[in-house]
Amino acid sequence: MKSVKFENGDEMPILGLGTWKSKPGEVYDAVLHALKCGYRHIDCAPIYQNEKEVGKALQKAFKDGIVTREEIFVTSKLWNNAHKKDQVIPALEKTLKDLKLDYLDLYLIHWPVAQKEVNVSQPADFLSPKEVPLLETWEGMEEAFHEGLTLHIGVSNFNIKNLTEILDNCEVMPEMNQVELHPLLPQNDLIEFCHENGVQVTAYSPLGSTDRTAAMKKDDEPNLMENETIQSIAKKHNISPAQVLIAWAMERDTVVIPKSVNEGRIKENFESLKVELDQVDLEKIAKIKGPYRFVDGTFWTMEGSPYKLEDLWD
Ligand SMILES: NC(=O)C1=CN([C@@H]2O[C@H](COP(=O)(O)OP(=O)(O)OC[C@H]3O[C@@H](n4cnc5c(N)ncnc54)[C@H](OP(=O)(O)O)[C@@H]3O)[C@@H](O)[C@H]2O)C=CC1
Ligand SMILES: O=C1CO[C@H](CO)[C@@H](O)[C@@H]1O
Repeated sequence: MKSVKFENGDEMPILGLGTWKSKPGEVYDAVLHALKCGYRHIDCAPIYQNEKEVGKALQKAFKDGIVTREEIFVTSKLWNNAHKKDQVIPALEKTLKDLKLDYLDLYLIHWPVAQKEVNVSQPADFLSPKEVPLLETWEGMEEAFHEGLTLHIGVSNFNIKNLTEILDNCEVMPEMNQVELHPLLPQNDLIEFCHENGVQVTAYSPLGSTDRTAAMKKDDEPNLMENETIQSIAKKHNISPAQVLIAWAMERDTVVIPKSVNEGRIKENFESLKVELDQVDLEKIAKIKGPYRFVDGTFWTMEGSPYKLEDLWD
């Protein structure tokens, strides 16, 4: 499979399976089916509350000889409630226990936002950047890397300023920034900055994250897969709109992690690897009017929060 390369020559498969919103009862089959289809990369996080089921599916795949541990690439993420330096390794160990793995391929700081160690998915109980600086969390990530618990470390939802803070002061470089990317939010400057600094980029919500709960959506949210330009390019190549969006992400040398729990769509998305968009397609996509951010981060910036929206995004 096409891949992106890290500084040490390790490769990361350019296409992976997303698992946010994949229910525990569905994600087991989704992961197994994806691995049988040829996927070799799974994107996870403890906040998705399904890592135990992902772990069971991985065990089954190893047992049945579908893949070996070395053949797959598994990413997970440090949640906001474990940003203190001494909380990072225990959080990673819990994820490894749930995924039933000895090591991760990639571990990311999920958000540049710290919360107290309470039962979170609530946007509350924040710790300010003064109380827990990003660099403190990064030092915990470096420790996890040195202990061999993860082969690579990186960040997610980081803007250029946050990344610079780490890049200028770190001992081990962040090798990945996972951010929202699609034609309505191409983030060209951020990608250029990352690539110039040896940081690979992963595109999340590449299909427009249509299955988010109503509470997470604005009333006038656009539907990316129904976009006229995307639909016309799909028609021209006799492929689906989702395949256009996934191929577009890979064309830009960004890793892409579409989520699906549907067998047919998991296969369809995998087949995007064969799609070749031409220059005319790319120019048309570049003209799609944005920006629109689906996962907009407003939940971290409500009244009383030390985090402000203008500090979160470039
Ligand atoms: N780091 C971060 O902060 C974030 C990371 N992520 C990661 O990125 C992944 C992908 O993003 P996500 O927000 O889930 O959304 P996506 O943009 O991947 O969209 C998922 C939706 O698209 C549907 N879908 C999938 N394939 C097709 C297809 N071929 N045709 C039509 N519909 C399709 C899915 O339905 P169905 O399952 O029924 O097929 C689901 O409703 C996440 O799952 C997660 O792993 C996402 C958000 C934030
Ligand atoms: O990856 C993600 C999906 O789930 C979280 C919410 O529960 C988001 O905050 C995050 O960006």
